[in-house]
Amino acid sequence: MNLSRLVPASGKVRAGLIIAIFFVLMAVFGPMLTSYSPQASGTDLLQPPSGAHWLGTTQTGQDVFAQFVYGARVSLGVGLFAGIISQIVSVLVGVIGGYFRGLSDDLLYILTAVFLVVPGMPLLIVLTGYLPSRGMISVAFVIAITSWAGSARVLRAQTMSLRRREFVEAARATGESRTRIVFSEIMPNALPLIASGFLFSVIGAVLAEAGLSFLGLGSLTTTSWGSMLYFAQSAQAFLYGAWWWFVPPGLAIAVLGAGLALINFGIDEYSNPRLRTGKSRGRAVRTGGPQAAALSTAGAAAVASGVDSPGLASIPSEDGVNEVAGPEPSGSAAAAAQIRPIDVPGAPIIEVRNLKVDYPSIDQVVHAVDDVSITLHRGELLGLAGESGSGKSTLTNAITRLLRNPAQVTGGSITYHRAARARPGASSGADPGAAEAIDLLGLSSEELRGYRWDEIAIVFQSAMNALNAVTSVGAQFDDVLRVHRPTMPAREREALARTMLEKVGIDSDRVSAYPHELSGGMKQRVAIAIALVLEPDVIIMDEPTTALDLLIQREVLDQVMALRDEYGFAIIFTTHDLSLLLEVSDSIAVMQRGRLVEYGPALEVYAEPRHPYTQALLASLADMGALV
Ligand SMILES: Nc1ncnc2c1ncn2[C@@H]1O[C@H](COP(=O)(O)OP(=O)(O)OP(=O)(O)O)[C@@H](O)[C@H]1O
Repeated sequence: MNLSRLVPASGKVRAGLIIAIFFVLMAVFGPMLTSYSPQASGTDLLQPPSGAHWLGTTQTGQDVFAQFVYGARVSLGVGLFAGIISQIVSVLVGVIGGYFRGLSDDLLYILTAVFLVVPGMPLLIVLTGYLPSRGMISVAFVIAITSWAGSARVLRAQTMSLRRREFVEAARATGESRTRIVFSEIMPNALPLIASGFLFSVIGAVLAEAGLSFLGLGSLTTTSWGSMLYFAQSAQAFLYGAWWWFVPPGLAIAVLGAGLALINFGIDEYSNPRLRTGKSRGRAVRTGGPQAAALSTAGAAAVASGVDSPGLASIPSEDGVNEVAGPEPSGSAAAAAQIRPIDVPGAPIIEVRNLKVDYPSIDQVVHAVDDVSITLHRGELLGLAGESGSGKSTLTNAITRLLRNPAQVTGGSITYHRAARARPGASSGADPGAAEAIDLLGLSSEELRGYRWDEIAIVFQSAMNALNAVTSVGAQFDDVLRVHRPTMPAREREALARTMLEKVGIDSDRVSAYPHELSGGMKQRVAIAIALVLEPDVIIMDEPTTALDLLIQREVLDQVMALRDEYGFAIIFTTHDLSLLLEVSDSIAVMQRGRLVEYGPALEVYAEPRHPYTQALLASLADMGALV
């Protein structure tokens, strides 16, 4: 077994574990390092740290180091005991209530609400006041029963969400008992929440014990970090400058709390693999410094029609970690890229030059887009084809600057040629045909806001998920219009929404409908209408019809083509379906493992595919009878 795999990758988690282990070792072995009893008084009164008393002495001559290490046992013991009890109660109440529902859930929910409403510390003080004996176990118990409610509420919500998931339905269908479903299906999925709730309970309990002891409500015959603070405060240690008395316990509580909070990052990483990106984590924007900037300028200057700009060297990855781009292409993919000039009437609107986008993780780098150059012209429909994982979405996300962490643009440029007419405030004397070249990768977030949707709109892969389920269609048009046309009156916004709905073949009265009241095809049309509402120059369509049946797919596509004729926008259309692309596109770009393997006019690619991968794709389509 490789022990290094057990060491967490994140530095924060490692730091947290070191802190927690240090305090646990101190609590276990610390008392063996001192010959003093924590309660025994001596003759050296209020002495600063020395060889005889490592952390000095108290006003009655007690050894502070002995108190500190014995106190660690008590404080950590109370924290762990209260944390365990509190978490057991949270799990029982949250998971049982959330899974079984019904009367038991109602009663448990009311109980949880009561404990949540009553402020924790006052309740703790009142309950502790009624304790017959203030031993540490009874104090820990009171802390536990006043602190379970928050975590129980979160677990209940998580359980209610999990019980409707397919894997739980499947377990039910296979006849698993309810208890087994709770323990083997629900609980493992809720484990990160339970673990994180436990750590917070421990921190909360250590703090609560310190707070109670500091107020004189804890067990004052037992030494804990809280009781040390209480006695230091009573003896006015601060006024006497006896920092050695109150700093160690105060600092220990703070550092232990920070350590446990850092461990929580590890739990987040475990439950959310997106966070496991190690040192490579960074913003999804261009890296590469001056070299990339130089490329950007060179790329912007090269207004060629879809051919790689000669002389633009690719930028090597800077990470120095193992690099992968999937299995190294053999045979077909190793062949040279087949690039033909595109001959369409419009001027270039988006130029991607030698673009490289990587996804670094702890031990590898995925080259999702590797040295890709394409040009989209005004009014052109550029079809982007390729197998799953070939980098199509990464490429379109780079164009819309919607790359998610840990994506890094490591080279190349994306230039957008913005028409003068599209610029609000452009001088009336401006040449309407002139375009402004914008380095998309260099735009600030503020500049991006104006450019997205106004200039480039997006129709996402699944309109079912892209539309907000709880707001009406009209409100979703409003969301876009309020941001981009803030001065437009409400009545005009509604009229525009109605017009756009009619343009995509939906009755304008459906403006007040909610997404669940629409069919899949209608939802996709609504998404297209929302994308069109600001009359952008480019629409990115990422598999817009994949979820629809063939007949509806065809209707939606016909509608898109008709709208393109009316509005003249350019489209980048992404799909796995090469036969569909051949039918509708002006030009086609075929990607494989992040690289562009064939690019050219659709008819030429169809009639004379040059790259072995495209040839194989077309041959398989012909075999299936998908090509005419
Ligand atoms: N967030 C991410 N973290 C790490 N790797 C990623 C991430 N997103 C995508 N990738 C990797 O980048 C490569 C390209 O993925 P991308 O989603 O761009 O492909 P695609 O062609 O759009 O696939 P599909 O057609 O299935 O949507 C794949 O190898 C994928 O595993």
